[in-house]
Amino acid sequence: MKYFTQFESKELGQELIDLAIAYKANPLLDQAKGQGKRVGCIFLNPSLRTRVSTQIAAQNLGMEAMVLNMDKEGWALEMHEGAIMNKGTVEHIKDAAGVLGSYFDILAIRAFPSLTNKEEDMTDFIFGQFIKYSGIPVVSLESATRHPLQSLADQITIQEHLVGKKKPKVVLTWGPHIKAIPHAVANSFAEWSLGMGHDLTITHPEGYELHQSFTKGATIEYDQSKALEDADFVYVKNWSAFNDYGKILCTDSRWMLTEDHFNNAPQGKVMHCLPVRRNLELSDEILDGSRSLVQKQAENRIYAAQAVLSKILG
Ligand SMILES: NCCC[C@H](NC(=O)CCC(=O)O)C(=O)O
Ligand SMILES: NC(=O)OP(=O)(O)O
Repeated sequence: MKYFTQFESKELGQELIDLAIAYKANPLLDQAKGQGKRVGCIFLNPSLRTRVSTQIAAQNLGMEAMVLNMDKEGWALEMHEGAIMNKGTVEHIKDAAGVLGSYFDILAIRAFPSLTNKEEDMTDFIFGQFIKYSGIPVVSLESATRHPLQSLADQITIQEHLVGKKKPKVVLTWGPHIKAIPHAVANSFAEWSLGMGHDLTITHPEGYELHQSFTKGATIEYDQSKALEDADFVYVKNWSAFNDYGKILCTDSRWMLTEDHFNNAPQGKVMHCLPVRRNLELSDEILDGSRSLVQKQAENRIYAAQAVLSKILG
C-alpha cells in the first residue's frame, strides 16, 4: 500500500480493522518495524486527535513522527502551476513537497476544502499536489473530500460493539451547526459503511444531499425520526450544503439528538468524530450518557493510524 486516501475494498478494510484490533491488544507488537523511518505530519488546518494519535501510532511502531503546522509555521504555499508569485505566497508546492519527500519516508497531510471552489475541492486539489510532488507514500489526515483514518476508527468501533449482529442498521444524521463545515467526515463515513456492507440510512434536511458517489446504495430519508427507527449506530455530523456549495440552509435545533429521539431505537449507540459543539450538534444528555461511543472512537484513532502506517511500511 502506497497511499491511504479513501476506501479501497472490503478485504483491505477488514485487514486494517483486524490489524488495528491486534495493535490495540498489544500496541508494541511491531515496535521494531518503523525503526529508522520518519513520518512527516503536515497540517494546513487545526487538529487535536489526528495530530496526537498519529504521533502515538508512529511511536508504537518505533518510527519518528514530526509535525509541521504549515498554516502557522511554514511558508505560505502556492498551489497553482505557472503562478507569478508576486502576492502572498512564498513557496511553490512543487519545491516544498519535493523537499518534504526527501526528508521523510511517509507524508501525512491534512488539507480541508475551501468550501468556495467546488471543482478544486472535489478533486482534492491541494492534497493531490502533495502526492504529485513529494513522490513518497501519502496518508490522508482529512482531505477536502474524505477523512479515511476517522472512518477506519469508526468501523473498528462499530465492529467492537456489534453484539453478534452481522448487518447493523447504521444511520448518518445531519446535526445543526453555526459554521459552514466540510463534507469529508460524512462522505467518508458513508463510503466506508457501505463498503463494509452495513445497512446505511442517511437523514438530513432537504438541500443537504451529499454527492452521490459517496451515498450510492444508502437509503436517504428526510424524516429523521423515521430514519432512526431500530438504529444500532447513529453517527451525528454537520455538513454544509453540497449542491448550493458551502451554504448553511438550516439551523433547526430539532435535528439535535436528545434521549427522546431514541424512543424507537432503545439500543442505538451514538457516534461523532469530535470536536463536537455540545448542545448545538449533540446534547450533553447523549454525549454524557451510556449511548455515546465518542471516546472509544477517539481512542481507536491511534490503532487505525498504526495499522495504516504499518501496512505502508510493508
Ligand atoms: N477532523 C474532524 C472534524 C473537522 C472539521 N470540524 C470543524 O471544522 C469544526 C469547527 C467548529 O466547530 O468550529 C470537520 O467537520 O470536517
Ligand atoms: N476527529 C478528528 O479528526 O479530530 P481532530 O480534528 O481534532 O484531529
